[in-house]
Amino acid sequence: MSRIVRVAARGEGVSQDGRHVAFAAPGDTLTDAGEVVPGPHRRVPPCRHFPTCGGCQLQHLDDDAYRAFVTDRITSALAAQNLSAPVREVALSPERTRRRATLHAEAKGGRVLLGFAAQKSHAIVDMAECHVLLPDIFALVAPLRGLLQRLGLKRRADVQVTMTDRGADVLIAGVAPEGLAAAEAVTAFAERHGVARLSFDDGFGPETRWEPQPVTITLGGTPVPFPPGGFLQATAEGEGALVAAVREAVGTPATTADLFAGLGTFTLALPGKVYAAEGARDAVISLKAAANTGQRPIFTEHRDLYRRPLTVTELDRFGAIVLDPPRAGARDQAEALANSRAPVIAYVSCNPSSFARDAALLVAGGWSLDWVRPVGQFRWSTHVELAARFTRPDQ
Ligand SMILES: C[S@@+](CC[C@H](N)C(=O)[O-])C[C@H]1O[C@@H](n2cnc3c(N)ncnc32)[C@H](O)[C@@H]1O
Repeated sequence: MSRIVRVAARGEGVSQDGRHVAFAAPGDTLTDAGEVVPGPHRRVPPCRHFPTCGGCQLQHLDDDAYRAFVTDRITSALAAQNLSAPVREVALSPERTRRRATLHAEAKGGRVLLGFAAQKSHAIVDMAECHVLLPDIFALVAPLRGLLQRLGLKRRADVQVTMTDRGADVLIAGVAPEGLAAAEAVTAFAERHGVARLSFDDGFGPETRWEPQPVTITLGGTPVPFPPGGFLQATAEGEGALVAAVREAVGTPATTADLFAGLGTFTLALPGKVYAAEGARDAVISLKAAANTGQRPIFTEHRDLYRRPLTVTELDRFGAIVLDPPRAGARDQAEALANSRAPVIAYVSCNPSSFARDAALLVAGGWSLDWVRPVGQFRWSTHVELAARFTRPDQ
């Protein structure tokens, strides 16, 4: 007999004697024959698609065990780099609050299947319910199936849905409406379901077929033109927790650099002057337009921060640095930051491992990791996010 003591990065339970068991929760008991006896942190998964659907890996955990998993992902990634830090309470997004998702579609046996991909597979789980998506996004699933059917879907398509100020922004890649009947089907679908924008990408970039009013997303109180399929933090609650952590971390500097700025989630929420660097041209154009309209002191730069990270001299001009890189992290930028004299860094990450690797570079350069705020905006998945503050004890 051995107790399940933690959940590993990929979601299996790990017993005291080191065995990995799928769908075991901390507190379960693993018998010598390999059977799992449920313990106090096991709960009945709410969704009929669990565990087939790849959208969730951990619906069998209660919230306490899920929060512990999120925290443990961060502390163990730090420990692997010989680092530790005070880890705050997890900001866990509620059920049914995910405001962006990419679903997959394919035609099979005369029907269109639409949903998330299955765990570790390309097969599509035809979504009949979902406990993570916003109800208004889920409500579009059946009508989208009908639309794809009418468009004569042949190959696999991806459907990206994002909730904006004006309603759902839908971007369909892999099929294009051809002919009058298809065009009419598109308009009828969009009108009937109150879609804010409907675009198609058949390999040559998004082409918008329906957008009665310009689509925006409000960030830091400023409406930002939202490019089709643009990046947004996964839930409004997650965005709120990350923004609050970043604001607390940086305080009130006169000038801040926001690196990997996207549409300006942090740029537009920061006080003082902000320099925003971002690699996606459409995001930079949107942020610049929003800053102009809102008369905000924001300077944008379209810059590839992997090829051309800010130099130490550039970094030293700012009173604070915010960075929020993609999953790969920002090794080269962290190397320059390690040698910079900027007073504070707020590092937002969607990958505890690359964060810990970059944190080790900063700590080796004399920075101290003051705290980490875990953010679970992909509820029940193994995807963990965080915001952290670094300061220089010698300053
Ligand atoms: C995790 S998102 C964060 C966006 C923004 N901070 C937010 O919270 O909405 C990462 C951003 O990095 C940008 N990015 C990816 N590779 C980049 C690169 N090489 N140089 C600059 N920006 C890049 C992406 O376009 C994306 O906007």
